[in-house]
Amino acid sequence: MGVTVVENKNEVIVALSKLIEATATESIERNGLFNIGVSGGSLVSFLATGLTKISTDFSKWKIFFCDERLVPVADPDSTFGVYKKQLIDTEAVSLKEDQFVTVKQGVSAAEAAEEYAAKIKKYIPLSPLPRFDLLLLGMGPDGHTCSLFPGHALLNETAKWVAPITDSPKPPPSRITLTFPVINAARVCAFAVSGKEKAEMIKRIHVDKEDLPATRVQPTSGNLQWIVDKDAGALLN
Ligand SMILES: O=C(O)[C@H](O)[C@@H](O)[C@H](O)[C@H](O)COP(=O)(O)O
Repeated sequence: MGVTVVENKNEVIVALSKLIEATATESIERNGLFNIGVSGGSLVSFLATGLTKISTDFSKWKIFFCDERLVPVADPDSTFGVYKKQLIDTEAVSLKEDQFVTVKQGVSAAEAAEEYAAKIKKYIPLSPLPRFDLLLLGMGPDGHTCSLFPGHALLNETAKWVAPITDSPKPPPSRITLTFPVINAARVCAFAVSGKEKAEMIKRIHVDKEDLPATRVQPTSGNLQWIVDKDAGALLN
């Protein structure tokens, strides 16, 4: 597993953007499309800056959510809502709303999860699990990734590709999330982490190798990249 430590948050964005550009180019050459999964949190602002600097055919991108909060799109907690504000139809990034595969709202978490799994089945090549070209993941200060939280039963979900969660310790409580079998089937999984408040958790994952949700991201035949800045990587050596 590669951990790349760069100088600061801007350099995290630069390194992440290069990885996205290279993966998109390779995927479009191979398959004519680029299937990418995105997370919420600090990643959105990294992408809002970083995607303006890459060279790619955005019309070939299909964008999925690694996890989503079950709130109306207009709610400030909606991850799609934040992407919509920051990335769709902006002057610098020509992504269109219909390139985002969104999560059905106004239904139970179980129904939303099932419906999203069906959408994934429709678009993503199966081998036999859906194989995303790239998943962009966040790591919370408690070591969670997607909406997979420490000690939660969903960490051991093996049957569902997309699971409902109604007791998320990070609000809002109702969400859906990709599960580990699908995450680890991806061609590339990447974490981009910045800030000293993440340093302790980066150490627990990479030095102590504690069994935390983010530690369990181990692509079975894909590539794993951690891009961290010096603040987040301060306790690595
Ligand atoms: O819905 C969410 O809460 C996010 O999608 C979540 O999975 C995020 O990636 C992590 O919480 C890290 O967030 P930060 O990068 O803001 O710490």
